[in-house]
Amino acid sequence: MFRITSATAADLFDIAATRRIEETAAKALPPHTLMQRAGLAVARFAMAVAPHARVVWVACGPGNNGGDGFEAAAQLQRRGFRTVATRIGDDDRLPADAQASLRRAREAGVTFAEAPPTQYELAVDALLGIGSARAPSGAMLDWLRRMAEGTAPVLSIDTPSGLDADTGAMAANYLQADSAQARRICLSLLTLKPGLFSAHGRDAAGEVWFDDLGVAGIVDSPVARLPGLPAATRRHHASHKGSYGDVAVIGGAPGMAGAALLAGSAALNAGAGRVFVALLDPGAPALDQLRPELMFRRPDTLDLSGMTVVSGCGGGAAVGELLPHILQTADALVLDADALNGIAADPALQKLLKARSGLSTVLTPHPLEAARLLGSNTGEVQRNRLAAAQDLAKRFGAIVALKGSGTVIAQPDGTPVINVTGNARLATAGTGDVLAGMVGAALAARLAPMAATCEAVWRHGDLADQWPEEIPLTAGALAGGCLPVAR
Ligand SMILES: NC(=O)C1=CN([C@@H]2O[C@H](COP(=O)(O)OP(=O)(O)OC[C@H]3O[C@@H](n4cnc5c(N)ncnc54)[C@H](O)[C@@H]3O)[C@@H](O)[C@H]2O)[C@@H](O)CC1
Ligand SMILES: Nc1ncnc2c1ncn2[C@@H]1O[C@H](COP(=O)(O)OP(=O)(O)O)[C@@H](O)[C@H]1O
Ligand SMILES: [K+]
Repeated sequence: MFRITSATAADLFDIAATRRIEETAAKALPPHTLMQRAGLAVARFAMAVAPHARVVWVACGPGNNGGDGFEAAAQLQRRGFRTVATRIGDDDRLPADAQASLRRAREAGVTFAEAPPTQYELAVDALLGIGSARAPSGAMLDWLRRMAEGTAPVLSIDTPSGLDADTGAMAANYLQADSAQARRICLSLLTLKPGLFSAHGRDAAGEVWFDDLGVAGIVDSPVARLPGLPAATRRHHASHKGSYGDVAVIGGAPGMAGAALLAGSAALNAGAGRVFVALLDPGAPALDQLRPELMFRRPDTLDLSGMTVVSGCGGGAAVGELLPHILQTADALVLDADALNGIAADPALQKLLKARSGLSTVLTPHPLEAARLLGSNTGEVQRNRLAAAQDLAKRFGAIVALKGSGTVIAQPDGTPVINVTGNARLATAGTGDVLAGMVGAALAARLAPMAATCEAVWRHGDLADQWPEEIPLTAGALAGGCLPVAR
């Protein structure tokens, strides 16, 4: 059993693969073994989370997730914790494994009650796991609300109930009810599921821990992976600014020059050898007094071959006119914001983007920009972020970083990555421009586009995670805090 952190590299498996793994594992073991292991793992974990609990409330559902709950309740009761179980569903409709565990819970002396205890020091959510099929309602919804509003920690077995383990989408009625008071911990069993790390998953799961129930050796195809720490790269003594590449930021239409400056500043701090800024506002000054290292050029005078171009930050409609030239000449390319909006609105630009296939191209849409590119809407993108990012990557032959909680980095072929650094302090204007600049610097340093994007997204989120509580996180300060890819 171990905790998932930003340093964890791990494969993520969807519900279908998890069921295959469970079936293979169960065949090789005596009946009910997996559920007994699951219950024991949960009970041990519960004791570590709340060692002084006088009452543990275990809410059990109608399937095998409920079975894990009965088993955990039996183990806790045997170890001297007063355990109160509430349950949904009829005895005779319980799966066989769960029926056996229910018997063991009764034999162990677990209290079965109609309503949750008024006082408890730990709640165990064993209502729904990977079999969640519809939005929780009735008593189940009521209990989930009580857990969320309570002061005791909530330990979810396998997945938080109501969360789609494949996508991280949460049942809408529960979302509205969730006042997010309680500390949350999730012990994922057998496999780690992608939904725990993206969309509503991070809020619903809280701290994620993993126990493989002793069946780590079964091979199946992951749907995504957690990247772990980026590799540490050293700067060679015998290197020079040319070794770290040129970045050209093209954007900053009238009134939006700041976006391009943020991207330029981030690229510089993230280690690019030289950074050029081409502002689309003809009246913009040709020097940034605070960052005299930035070199200002007119957009039409830049030779983009051999350069990494970051385009779109504060680009407005003006960037659209330059896009044919940029798409055809940039050596490596990061397309953000208005560059993406321009491409979404123009099939000819889409064709040019696809024609870059094979060159380094990274798209960094937020969900609305992704929806425009896909011709869908934000709700649809957020309901399945993995699928949306992969669809975009395949459609345009590019690396795609679909931003938001649990940024998904997808490639045309190969397993996507879900990034687990970052937090809602990044929800402030301009942080996306900073990311675009950081990706630009990583590409300019000649990292492969997938690795460059994963690394930049990881570092961008990590900066926010390490940000001191008492200092406001603004995009400008974030850009100033970037560290070079190679040091
Ligand atoms: N069978 C085993 O030996 C093992 C089972 N495991 C556990 O089993 C879980 C999967 O079990 P199941 O496939 O039975 O699925 P669940 O226990 O997640 O739920 C399935 C049941 O819930 C009902 N249901 C779905 N949505 C509902 C809703 N909104 N309101 C009310 N009822 C609803 C379904 O009709 C079905 O009866 C895993 O998440 C894990 O916790 C694992 O511990 C591994 C071992
Ligand atoms: N709640 C959140 N949790 C984690 N990361 C977030 C959250 N909100 C925003 N971010 C990150 O902040 C950045 C915002 O980018 P974007 O939406 O393009 O903003 P802007 O256009 O203002 O720069 C992205 O990297 C995104 O992943
Ligand atoms: K659960």
